[in-house]
Amino acid sequence: MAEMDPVKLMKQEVGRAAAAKVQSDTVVGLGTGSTTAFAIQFLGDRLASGELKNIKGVPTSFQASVLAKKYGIPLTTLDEVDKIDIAIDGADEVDPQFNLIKGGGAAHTREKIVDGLAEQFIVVVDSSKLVEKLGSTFALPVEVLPMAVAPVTRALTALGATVDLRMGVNKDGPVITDQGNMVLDAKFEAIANPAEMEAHINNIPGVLENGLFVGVATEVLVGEVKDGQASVRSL
Ligand SMILES: O=C[C@H](O)[C@H](O)[C@H](O)COP(=O)(O)O
Repeated sequence: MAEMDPVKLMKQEVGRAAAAKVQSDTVVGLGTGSTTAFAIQFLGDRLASGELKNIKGVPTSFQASVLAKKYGIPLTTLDEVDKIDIAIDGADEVDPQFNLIKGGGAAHTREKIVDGLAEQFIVVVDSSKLVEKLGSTFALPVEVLPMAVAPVTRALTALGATVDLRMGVNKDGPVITDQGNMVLDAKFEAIANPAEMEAHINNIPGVLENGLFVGVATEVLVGEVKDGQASVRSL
């Protein structure tokens, strides 16, 4: 049998470890992305086997709701529940203080709402996502109303970023978010003060939300692989 790609293996194992932490009779925030997709799949497996009972998922994106339906996880909305017990979500960068950059899949706006409401927010990443300073490898995603793309681009450039309008893959033109907006990817050298930058960018007229998650994560699980063997550790 062909060996699994090591990055996929790390994502699978960290997704499994996070899904194992979910308990029966809870409301679960369902994140977006390729790592969380494994967690959603394993949650479905646990429900199907009867090991886990009576959970409800709050999806952070169209992708998450499609996967939840595929794997038999009942869904609910923030109108119907007054708390989220646990959320599982991926990240594009994680710093030693558990601050994150998210939004590689353009889902950070809903993710910030759901993950931020969760009593326990478990981040699932492979080891390539760990950085000393946020912004050092990944451009910061900023969701913008379409009519404000030009002024927000200028404002982010004035803050020192190199800015690109995110373009679709297998679709001509820009990426359109689940909310009908566009995404600017703002590449900074490194972000010295993530909390200040998060607030500052969200204050630019036309910005809906940026991908800095400061002080939101309660636990970070990291998937690693050595000699084809995957393992998971807490940061
Ligand atoms: O918008 C997407 C999300 O923030 C994802 O959780 C993030 O991009 C990580 O995705 P992946 O697990 O596919 O690397």
